[in-house]
Amino acid sequence: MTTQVWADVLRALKSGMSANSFSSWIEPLQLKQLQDRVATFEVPTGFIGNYVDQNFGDQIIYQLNRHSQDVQRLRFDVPANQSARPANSSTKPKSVQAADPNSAGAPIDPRFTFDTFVVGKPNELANAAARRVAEGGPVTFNPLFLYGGVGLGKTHLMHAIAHELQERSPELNVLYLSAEQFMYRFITALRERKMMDFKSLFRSVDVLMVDDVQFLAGKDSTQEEFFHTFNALVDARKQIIISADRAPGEIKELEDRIRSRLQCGLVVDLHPTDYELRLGVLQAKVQMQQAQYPSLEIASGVLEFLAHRITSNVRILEGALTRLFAFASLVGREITLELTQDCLSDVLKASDRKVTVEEIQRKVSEHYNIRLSDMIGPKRVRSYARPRQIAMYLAKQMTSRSLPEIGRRFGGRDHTTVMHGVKRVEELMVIDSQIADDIELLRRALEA
Ligand SMILES: Nc1ncnc2c1ncn2[C@@H]1O[C@H](COP(=O)(O)OP(=O)(O)OP(=O)(O)O)[C@@H](O)[C@H]1O
Repeated sequence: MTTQVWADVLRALKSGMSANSFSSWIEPLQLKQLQDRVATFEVPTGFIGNYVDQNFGDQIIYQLNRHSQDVQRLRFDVPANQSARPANSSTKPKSVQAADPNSAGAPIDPRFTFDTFVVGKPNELANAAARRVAEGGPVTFNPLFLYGGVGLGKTHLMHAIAHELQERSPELNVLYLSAEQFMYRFITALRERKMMDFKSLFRSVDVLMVDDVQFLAGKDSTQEEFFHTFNALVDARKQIIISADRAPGEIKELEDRIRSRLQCGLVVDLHPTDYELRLGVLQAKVQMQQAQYPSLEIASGVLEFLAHRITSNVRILEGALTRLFAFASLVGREITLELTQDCLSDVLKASDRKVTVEEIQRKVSEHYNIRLSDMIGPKRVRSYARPRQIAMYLAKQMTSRSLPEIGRRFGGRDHTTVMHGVKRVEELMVIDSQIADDIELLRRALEA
């Protein structure tokens, strides 16, 4: 396999996992050989090998096969002299590079500052809380718990806090790492009988930031250690900042005492982006891209189009723009709407919001205040039949399901029943403005 193919596989893997997972687990892998359908990697420790195999093995095999490499199994070898390597060996994941708290965590991305963070309604509270913590001074809320969906800027804000704190008070020990790295360090300390070092390292920080804390779910002993670290720091009035993809109360398999600890500071969420924020982000990122490609012109309307169409998250939006600029510079053309649609057709397609029949049934039954079971069930009274027909109509309009498939989801009804329902709603919409309004309302709610 060529280096190029492996680089492509790495790129594909990177796009499917968090940046932290990629840098902690995938980057340390060195592909050594591909033989008899077995891909052999060299890894710094057996632990990394096992962990990668269990957690990312399927993804790696899948991507290798997608890139035309016939691989069925992975093997992880630790070089014979590796176990004697010092802890700051450069092939180890970033999280274990040194014992000094300032360099013990993951690196801080220089691009993630408050200056480059675009603020809008969905993230203004999170931004304000992060800025407050970054000012330093007496700890007012502990921990600051930031949560929100993938790619909405949690890591960006944490890094921005770290930058700001380091600028204002360079003497502070600020430690940023992912929950996964915390676990990795903890297990390594246990195995190497260095728990005292571990404890003293984590208790010597002034500000501890742990990203993606939902990763601790179900990891009992790591949770236990995290709890002790947390308490020791709070008692010493040190600031803790945590991020997760959901609210503390929604993280399953987390001990209650940890959950309640996480909730006792300030919990703020980053809401999904709205159109204005997406447009703002795009405008800011265009300026950065134009610094790299000064001769590239972007036609008016393109950014608005992207902000409308790519609603998933900022990371995807950012990636789309980078790709657009790279493509336009390659073909030496202005970025027009047409070129955008051409170059980003896959992203645009993937971003089309997919509504399911079940979501439609739920929304419609809520709207008409009937039980879901009555919507699907056999009763034919008008108060159930009409919402049922409306749900069928929306399912036909908003999903790619066929009439028989829709019928099956409505309690095993025949496709002719669905067809009749859809027709009836079409007729009613013309003569009954209330029904037309209801449908428009439901459609918008489902698209949101
Ligand atoms: N409001 C924003 N302004 C500018 N850039 C942003 C904003 N929100 C997110 N980004 C950018 O989007 C990308 C993804 O953000 P980030 O890694 O912080 O997301 P996250 O919420 O931590 O996601 P994950 O759950 O995957 O870790 C980063 O490049 C970040 O700079």
